[in-house]
Amino acid sequence: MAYKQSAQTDRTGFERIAVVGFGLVGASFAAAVRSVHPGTKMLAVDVDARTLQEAVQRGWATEGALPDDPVFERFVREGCDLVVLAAPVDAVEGHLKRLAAWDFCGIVTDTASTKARISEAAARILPHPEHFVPGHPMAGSEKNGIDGARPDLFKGAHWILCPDANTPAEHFPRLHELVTSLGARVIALPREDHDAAVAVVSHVPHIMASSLMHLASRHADDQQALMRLAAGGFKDSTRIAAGSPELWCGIAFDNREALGEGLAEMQGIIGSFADALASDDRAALTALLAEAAEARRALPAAWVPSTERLLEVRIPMEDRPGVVAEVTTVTSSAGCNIQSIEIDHVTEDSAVLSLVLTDEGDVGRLSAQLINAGFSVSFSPLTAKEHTHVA
Ligand SMILES: NC(=O)c1ccc[n+]([C@@H]2O[C@H](COP(=O)([O-])OP(=O)(O)OC[C@H]3O[C@@H](n4cnc5c(N)ncnc54)[C@H](O)[C@@H]3O)[C@@H](O)[C@H]2O)c1
Ligand SMILES: O=C(O)C(=O)CC1(C(=O)O)C=CC(O)C=C1
Repeated sequence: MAYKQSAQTDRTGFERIAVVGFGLVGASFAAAVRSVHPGTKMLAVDVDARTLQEAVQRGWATEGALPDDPVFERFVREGCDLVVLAAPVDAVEGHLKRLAAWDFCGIVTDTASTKARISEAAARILPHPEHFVPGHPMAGSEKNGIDGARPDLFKGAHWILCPDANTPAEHFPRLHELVTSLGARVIALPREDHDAAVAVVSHVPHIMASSLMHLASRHADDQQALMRLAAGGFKDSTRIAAGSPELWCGIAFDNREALGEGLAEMQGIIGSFADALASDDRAALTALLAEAAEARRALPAAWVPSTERLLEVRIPMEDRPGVVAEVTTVTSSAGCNIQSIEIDHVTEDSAVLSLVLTDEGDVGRLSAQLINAGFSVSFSPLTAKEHTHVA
């Protein structure tokens, strides 16, 4: 049974972490880990020597290594328990090959903005592909490199994790604990659903921001003062257009299908606005604007539960693989937020998956879906005080 291999691990996290690609995301992650868990040995791996120097000087890494430096191989072979691949999407495959050559048996995760190609590459290359749990923090900035990094980048952000049926049961709880300790909230998503979802909320918006800059830049050629007229609305809508063109080109091509579909849909939506204007249809234009305004106003500035009430969900783990992935993805799809997750080992052969949920989402739907999927579930209210794991 998958969950039997879970020797009682140190739930405070990982002792030796290698972060490969020490730029905005990798360095921010390392900085956050070192600030919350200062004892963590952190190896920074990057192609840029200045970045490595800076990483150690700032105390965000305990050591730095270029990818070909034997220090990297030694660190991985000598008890590294987590490798985080945070390089640009096109650079990740080479590092998977390195890890495979070194027969790395610890957990591997990543931060890439797309998941299909990287998951396929990990399945093809790694000798233990089940130890790869794809990840994607939904936070970032238009800045690049270690100079844009900050330890609080992930506070309040969502962090996608994509376990699947082969993921060993303890991997998700361990990564969940680490990521939530940095102030992020985990969303479990099937890796095959990831790229289409983020195309809509991240990749299409990036191209739209870029397109807005093109529109304004074209007109600014004739009207010198135009950019000085750009106020909050324009700036809010275009900040991300300043991001690295190389990074975004890699992301766009990696997700070309879903991005292409999203852009085609966007053209249709813009067309509806243009049609309403052309046909002098004020009611249609108002309706389009009203629908968007209602949806935007419902988007919270920060996702916080409305009360401090917590709900404990206990699910006996049957001898069936993939229970953790199945339960956590159903929970996230019902809009519920898992504050903590543990596997309680009742006997040598039996365990109970225990989730603590915050007061969010559709618990009725969650309960029905879990019962339909054949789980026997018990729910019990909990106060924050009773829940000792709350940070
Ligand atoms: N920028 C964002 O807002 C954002 C947000 C979430 C996830 N991501 C994803 O995280 C990853 C990193 O993005 P970023 O914004 O930190 O980029 P970045 O450009 O800030 O950092 C990338 C770092 O990787 C290094 N690098 C390049 N090639 C390398 C190689 N072969 N081996 C090791 N290091 C290498 C670079 O020197 C740089 O320090 C990407 O996959 C990106 O899609 C980005
Ligand atoms: O710049 C920001 O504020 C971001 O959140 C960056 C952002 C996004 O816009 O969706 C960019 C790429 C990702 O993979 C995740 C987050």
